[in-house]
Amino acid sequence: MKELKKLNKLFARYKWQIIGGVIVTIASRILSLLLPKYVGKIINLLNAYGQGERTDLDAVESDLLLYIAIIIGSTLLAAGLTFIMRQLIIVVSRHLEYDLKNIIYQQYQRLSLSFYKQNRTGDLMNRISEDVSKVRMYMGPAIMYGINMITLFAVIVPAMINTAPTLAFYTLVPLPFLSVAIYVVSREIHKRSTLVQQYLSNLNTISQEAFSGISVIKAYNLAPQMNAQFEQVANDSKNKNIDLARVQALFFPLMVLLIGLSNILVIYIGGRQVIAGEIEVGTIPEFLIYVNMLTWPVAIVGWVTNMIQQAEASQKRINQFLDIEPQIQNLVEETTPVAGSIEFKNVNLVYDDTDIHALKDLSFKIKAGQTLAILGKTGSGKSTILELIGRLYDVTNGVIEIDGTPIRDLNLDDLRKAIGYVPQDAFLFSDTIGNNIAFGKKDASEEEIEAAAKNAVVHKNIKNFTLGYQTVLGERGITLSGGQKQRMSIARAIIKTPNILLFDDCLSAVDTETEEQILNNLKKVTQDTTTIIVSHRVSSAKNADQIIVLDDGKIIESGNHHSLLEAGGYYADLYANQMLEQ
Ligand SMILES: Nc1ncnc2c1ncn2[C@@H]1O[C@H](COP(=O)(O)OP(=O)(O)OP(=O)(O)O)[C@@H](O)[C@H]1O
Repeated sequence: MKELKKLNKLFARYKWQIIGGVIVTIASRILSLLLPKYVGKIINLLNAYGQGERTDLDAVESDLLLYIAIIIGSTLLAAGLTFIMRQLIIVVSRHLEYDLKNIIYQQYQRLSLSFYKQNRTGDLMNRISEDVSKVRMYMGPAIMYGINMITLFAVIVPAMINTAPTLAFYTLVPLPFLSVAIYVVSREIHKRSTLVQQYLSNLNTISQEAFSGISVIKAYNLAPQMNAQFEQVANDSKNKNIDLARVQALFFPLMVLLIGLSNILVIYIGGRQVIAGEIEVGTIPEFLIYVNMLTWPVAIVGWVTNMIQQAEASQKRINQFLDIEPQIQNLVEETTPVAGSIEFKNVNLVYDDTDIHALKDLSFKIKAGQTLAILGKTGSGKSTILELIGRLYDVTNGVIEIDGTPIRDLNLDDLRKAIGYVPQDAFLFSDTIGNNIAFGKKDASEEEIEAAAKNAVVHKNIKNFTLGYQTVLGERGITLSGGQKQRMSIARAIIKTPNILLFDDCLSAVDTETEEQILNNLKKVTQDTTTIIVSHRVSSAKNADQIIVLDDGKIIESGNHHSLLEAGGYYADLYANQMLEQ
């Protein structure tokens, strides 16, 4: 229960509903006790009349009616209270589930990029859905049935002992066995259903991957292999389901068997006691009802124990994520405006997970409003520089200064607000084109959205869609071409009018003519903006105030277009090659 303790704070939010639920449960259980008591009384009454001990038929009939009325009244009232109990406790568990999901989601949002590199999306999804629903079973049903069971026992067992102690003993003896048996069966059910879940998630992963890569599958004619792979996993999944069904089928027969055993004991021992004159005949039906009232809660002990164990395991997995402190922390509360000059001083970055030394003693400087272009082979560390400026990672050593202040001493929100970042892999949400562009600036007007799209040279494309800016994009914006996606992503960055613009190879999928147009537009709208352009093309870099060429995390050349051409190194070769290609 150590892990589940973390939920106590959440429970405290709903303490009145929970206390109300407990009181109502106790009241309803006490009321339900009247049924067996009065059934016993009716049998004794009829027996007395049959034996000639009571002869006044009118009095017997009126007693009978009174007893029946008490049974009906108490049962209706108990049912009403049970309804209220469920309303209170199950409804609270839904609120708690909602709260817990929000807490986890907010924590996911806080966590740094490195966390997402280390954990699989499926796992993140599972903890917020599967695990939370297991914990809800503890917060609602397990607690409700637990309280129900305890009060029922506290009420019925003394009543039984009070009425007939010997019979009570024999009736109660099989119940612990029932409880253990149900526990064993439900543990087995849990084991097998976990396997079923695993196979189901394999099946989902395979299908999801197949749908995402459908064009590759078709182009390589891989459909038969994919079908065979799916069939194999689906077959395994079916077998696991059959295994589960087999054990599940045991559950009810087992209960019926043990209830039957208790009933027979009541009739046999009770019958002998009636013959011996130790108890009244009405005690037998009274006890039969007690047994049936107790069986479900007893069976549930095993089930509830299992639910709590599963919730404990799930909460442990949830706590693992909740207890992680984000690697990137905002260390500054006060606002720190960002103008845009950037300096790297002997910056090194080693990625924790791969130990790749991506940047080695890197130093360079850009004044606010200037443009820097970064070129270099793939994997030389270009994107890493941009990620460090946005503090998606912290440097391993060295310092990055913005406006002369170390980046860690800037308010993280202010820093990120000052940056417009266009990643290499343009990501668009399943929303309208207009909203995707306005994502960078929530209160953007239609005119501003259009102006940004015009500057990113994508306005005409958007206008060609029947619904224009209202066109809804599919998952990952699949209805758009690569170049269109990149330009939308540029529009999203420039609409913010940030002080620092970071372009990560985001013109790679547009033709050189459009590239030229975009760069010209950018020059106009980003005159005072510090701009860093990462590219493989000289055409994107040539007009920059400063150009650096990276190789294996180090600067191998720096200067401007002319000085680098004169130097006759990597840049000059690249220029010559790319001029030839045109
Ligand atoms: N999140 C990460 N975790 C671990 N290693 C990484 C991570 N991102 C990049 N790397 C590694 O760091 C090195 C530099 O990568 P980076 O993406 O900065 O190169 P790049 O110059 O932008 O390459 P490209 O031109 O292909 O985009 C590469 O060896 C890469 O494998």
